[in-house]
Amino acid sequence: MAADNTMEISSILQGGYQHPLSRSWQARRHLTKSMLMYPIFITDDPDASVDIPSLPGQSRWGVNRLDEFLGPLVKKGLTSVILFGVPLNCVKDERGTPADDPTGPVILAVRKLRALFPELYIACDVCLCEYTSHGHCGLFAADADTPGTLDQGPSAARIAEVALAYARAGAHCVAPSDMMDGRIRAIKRAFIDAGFANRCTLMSYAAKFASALYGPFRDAAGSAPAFGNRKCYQLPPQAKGLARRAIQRDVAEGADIIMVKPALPYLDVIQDAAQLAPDHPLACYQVSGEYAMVVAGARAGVYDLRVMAFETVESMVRAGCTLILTYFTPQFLDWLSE
Ligand SMILES: NCc1[nH]cc(CCC(=O)O)c1CC(=O)O
Ligand SMILES: [Zn+2]
Ligand SMILES: [Zn+2]
Repeated sequence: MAADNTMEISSILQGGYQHPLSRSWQARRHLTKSMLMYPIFITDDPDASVDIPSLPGQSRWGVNRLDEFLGPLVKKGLTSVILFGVPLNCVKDERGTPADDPTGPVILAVRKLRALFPELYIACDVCLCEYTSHGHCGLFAADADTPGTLDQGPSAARIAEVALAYARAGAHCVAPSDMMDGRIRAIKRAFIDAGFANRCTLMSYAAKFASALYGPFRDAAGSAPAFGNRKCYQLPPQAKGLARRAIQRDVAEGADIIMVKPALPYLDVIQDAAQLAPDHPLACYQVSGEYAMVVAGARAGVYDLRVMAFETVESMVRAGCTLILTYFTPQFLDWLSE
């Protein structure tokens, strides 16, 4: 006789899926290697391989070291990277002139990676903050009444110039992270006019929030603003409506991929984006501070690193992402091979 006959048929839920395989069928979509894009830092010392203390396990690499750095990862199934330039020896100015210097680290790295790994998909972050003397992502209006006012039109035009230079160098994708209004339209226009609209994908950091989680990245890239903050161009964390509008605007302006950033604190925005742009690939960026947080928690004994890394990234997949930018990519390539 069963001990408990009061259980209703409709009460049984998870009990019906006791086998691990049947539990795995609960996922609508599974994390695969091709959903991972690895953010990498390229510096202008060609032989560099320098650890980044705030991002444990990550380094700044020179172009001559890319073969040894990425070769083993490509063998394990790495399909895409996104490049961030870390110029340490250049002269920064108001316009971010070094951003599209043909001898700068990003352009050299794109050419090198195309030659080394013909199958690897190469995206370039496009921004000015790593290259401007003031460390901001756009250009300032010289004649504005309020000092520190960004010049919208010229900023978007300059970003488009840099994006086109990366596309010409061979980037498969450009990803403007500056958050200047109108830059998606400006880049798309420039690509069409130069015959690059069918050669280079435009991934918009559409809903990028002014977050406390970018600290380790700014440290790694040397891109902290010299004064002020980025709150007037990145979205306020509470701004659900503005995020929805930014996603729709960037779709209308010609973005090929929509991104939400950071990822874990903004799963509702990812879900909104999946609903607003259901026919676009949807990316999210598990940013430097999210990565550092997961690593720090594991080191403090709060959880197992691998279990937590999967839980965070699978939450992003569940919310609707098809592409995840994450510093955990090398570890996932191992874990997904087991
Ligand atoms: N345009 C700068 C930029 N591009 C990517 C990141 C953050 C990435 C990360 O934290 O991993 C940032 C930081 C910022 O806006 O200050
Ligand atoms: Zn920037
Ligand atoms: Zn950026």
